[in-house]
Amino acid sequence: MPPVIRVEALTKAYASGHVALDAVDLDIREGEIFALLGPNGAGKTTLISVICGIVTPSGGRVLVRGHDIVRNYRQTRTDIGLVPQELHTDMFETVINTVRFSRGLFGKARNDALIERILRDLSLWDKRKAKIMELSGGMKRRVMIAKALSHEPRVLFLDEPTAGVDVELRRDMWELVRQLRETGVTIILTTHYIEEAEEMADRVGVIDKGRLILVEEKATLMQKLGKKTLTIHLAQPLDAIPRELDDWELSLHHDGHELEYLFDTRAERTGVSALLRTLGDIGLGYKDLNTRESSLEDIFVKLVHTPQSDEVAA
Ligand SMILES: Nc1ncnc2c1ncn2[C@@H]1O[C@H](COP(=O)(O)OP(=O)(O)OP(=O)(O)O)[C@@H](O)[C@H]1O
Repeated sequence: MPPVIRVEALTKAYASGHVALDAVDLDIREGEIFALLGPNGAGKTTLISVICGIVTPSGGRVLVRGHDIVRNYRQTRTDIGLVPQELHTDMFETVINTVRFSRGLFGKARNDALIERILRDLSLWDKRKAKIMELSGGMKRRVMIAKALSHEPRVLFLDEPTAGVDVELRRDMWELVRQLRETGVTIILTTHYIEEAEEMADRVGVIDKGRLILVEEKATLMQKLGKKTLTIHLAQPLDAIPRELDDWELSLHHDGHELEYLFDTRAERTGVSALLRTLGDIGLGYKDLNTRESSLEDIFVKLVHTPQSDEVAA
């Protein structure tokens, strides 16, 4: 199946000269949930904005269902629903009119049955006559999704859907996104919450300083880069890691009470037994040991903190 979105050598340099996207290549598969992860300023919003036709690219091209976003702007924009970070709408308008109006903007005929279904799916039907200003933050976010879905897009972009929302609302949002995918909509979300990608995505892309540094199936990513962390609960706290332990990748936590060792489970020698032996040799006692799998968070932190090869050269 051809990709629903194809991004080729996409570059964006803002007028300031800042290169926000640097030769990005990416294919989005029909029906997937793709999470684009990256720290602040990495280029996530810029990438979405280019695909949605809000920001003009400096180089490269983007195809949405085979159509070029610059040459076939109307067609490609119709295929896309965008849920931006903030709601830009008339606060005095009712929920139902806001959503109806959004559909109209795309030149689509009024369809009350569809709007009712969207509002019901998003638990907004009871609020349909409320003014936007009367809604809670969580409801406003759902109105943004309803607006984005009103013209029946094939691909939905969610720009940081759960930034600043509480845990419960975040879970509701995740559930909602899963339900949307069931309806056949392809979903691309940006986030800096690793947990969000870990929870929902089929594939994960990591962007840093305008470059897509990794795209991988979530499961493969976690397995491939799978490391384990050994936590050693020390009998006595340490001020610093003794030099005798320089050979291991260690870090101190909890006021020096815990020593953590990050090791590769696939390595021929994990170094665990040698480490424990050395601890004994230098007289460092411990009360307990435990290991845990690395989370996507550990992997991510490691990735974005690993200098790219050309930076090393520079
Ligand atoms: N209109 C603009 N003019 C100049 N520079 C811009 C413009 N918009 C964004 N940038 C810069 O481009 C870079 C990427 O910004 P972008 O908003 O795409 O990042 P992001 O990954 O979405 O960040 P965040 O997670 O904070 O939303 C940043 O350094 C930003 O300052």
